[in-house]
Amino acid sequence: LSPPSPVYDCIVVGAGIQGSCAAYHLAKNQRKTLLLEQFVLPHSRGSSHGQTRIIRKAYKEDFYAHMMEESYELWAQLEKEAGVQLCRQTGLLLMGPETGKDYQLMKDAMQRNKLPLVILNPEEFSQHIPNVNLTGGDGALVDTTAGVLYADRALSAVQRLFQVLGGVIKDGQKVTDIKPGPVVTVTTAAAVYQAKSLVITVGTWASKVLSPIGLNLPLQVLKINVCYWKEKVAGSYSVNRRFPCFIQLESQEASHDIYGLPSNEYPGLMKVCYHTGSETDPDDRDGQTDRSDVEILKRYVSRCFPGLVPVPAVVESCMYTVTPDLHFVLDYHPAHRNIVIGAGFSGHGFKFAPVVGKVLYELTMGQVPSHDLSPFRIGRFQPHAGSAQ
Ligand SMILES: Cc1cc2nc3c(=O)[nH]c(=O)nc-3n(C[C@H](O)[C@H](O)[C@H](O)COP(=O)(O)OP(=O)(O)OC[C@H]3O[C@@H](n4cnc5c(N)ncnc54)[C@H](O)[C@@H]3O)c2cc1C
Ligand SMILES: O=C(O)[C@@H]1CCCCN1
Repeated sequence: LSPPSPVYDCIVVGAGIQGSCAAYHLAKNQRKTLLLEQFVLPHSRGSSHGQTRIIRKAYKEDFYAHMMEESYELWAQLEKEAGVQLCRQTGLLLMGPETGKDYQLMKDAMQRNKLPLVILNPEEFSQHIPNVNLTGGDGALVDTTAGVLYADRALSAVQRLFQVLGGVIKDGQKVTDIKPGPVVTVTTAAAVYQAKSLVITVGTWASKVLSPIGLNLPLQVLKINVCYWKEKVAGSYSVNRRFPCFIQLESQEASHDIYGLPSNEYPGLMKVCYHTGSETDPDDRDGQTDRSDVEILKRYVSRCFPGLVPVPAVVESCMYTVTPDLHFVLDYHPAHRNIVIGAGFSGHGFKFAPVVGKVLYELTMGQVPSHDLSPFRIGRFQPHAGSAQ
């Protein structure tokens, strides 16, 4: 007979970047924590895989800019603890119609929050960034604090630190049943576990995990085609030359943003993607074969990035979990205060993970969270449900 499993202080379900960071904060605060993951780690079937993500403070909402102040500090601390470089400063080039709403809101917010930014007029732009064509009527500014986050490296570093702090990871164990109660019971094919509190950070699987425990959130799962484009002259858009990340707002070609990161993980290939995709079931991601976004990107790349071959050389897959307002879900389960949810990161959550992990930890402890979580409440979708504060 195997010995009974201990009652953990907390079980975290889902070992993507959000769950791993929550588990790290729990272990750092002496909580006996189990992190459960359905796949064998590392894997590329969710939202946290791949080499790179953008980190930036440029946001039109002040609450994100404020969270990023702390997030930068926590990333630096993680770098120190893990002894690996996780961020590389390149700057973020923001382009968009000068009179457009989004460009103005972003610029205003950066000025209001006194973030270091450089505004480039068209002459300065072609002088400093000769291999990008700025669209007539577009403004351009650079968030100089921004850069590249090494995503895969960050995920494994956080998981390693969690284990060093005494945390337990069990991968290849899909959670198939959750029984709420003062002690929560969690079942996988391999075992039954118990904990005083539960954190659910299951990415695109959120609806599948939450609806059996009575919570239906308006989440949409999108498959993103992650496209890499060959440099005509190798290295011309390279991170080594400090070519910046970029976001293009309201381009002629697209109804959603287009964004890119300098060539880095595949030398000679720059990542340029469309900030939306087609709806999919996370368990059948590869069954979604729509490539209409790639056609949009081809037209944009050929017009604005003349130094790239306008046909993607590599296409990989990733998924977004999108909320109606594109803001995250960070809250208690409305009926069970010892179940805490982190979901709906809407394609921009990686850079916040250390802060998200911290506030999810604070919620499990019943502490007042160190950031205002009102934009992230479940009650915004369900006006009569309870909420975090
Ligand atoms: C193409 C792309 C580009 C992006 N660019 C940026 C960017 O530039 N900057 C930025 O900040 N963010 C960016 N993001 C967003 C960011 O990557 C995500 O917000 C973040 O990775 C979400 O992490 P997560 O932990 O919520 O989800 P996931 O990484 O998917 O983790 C959830 C985990 O839960 C596991 N799981 C699910 N169900 C179960 C179950 N029943 N039992 C056990 N385990 C389960 C899954 O297998 C998975 O490992 C991008 C995302 C994509 C796809
Ligand atoms: O989170 C980010 O910074 C990027 C912006 C562009 C779209 C993908 N996510």
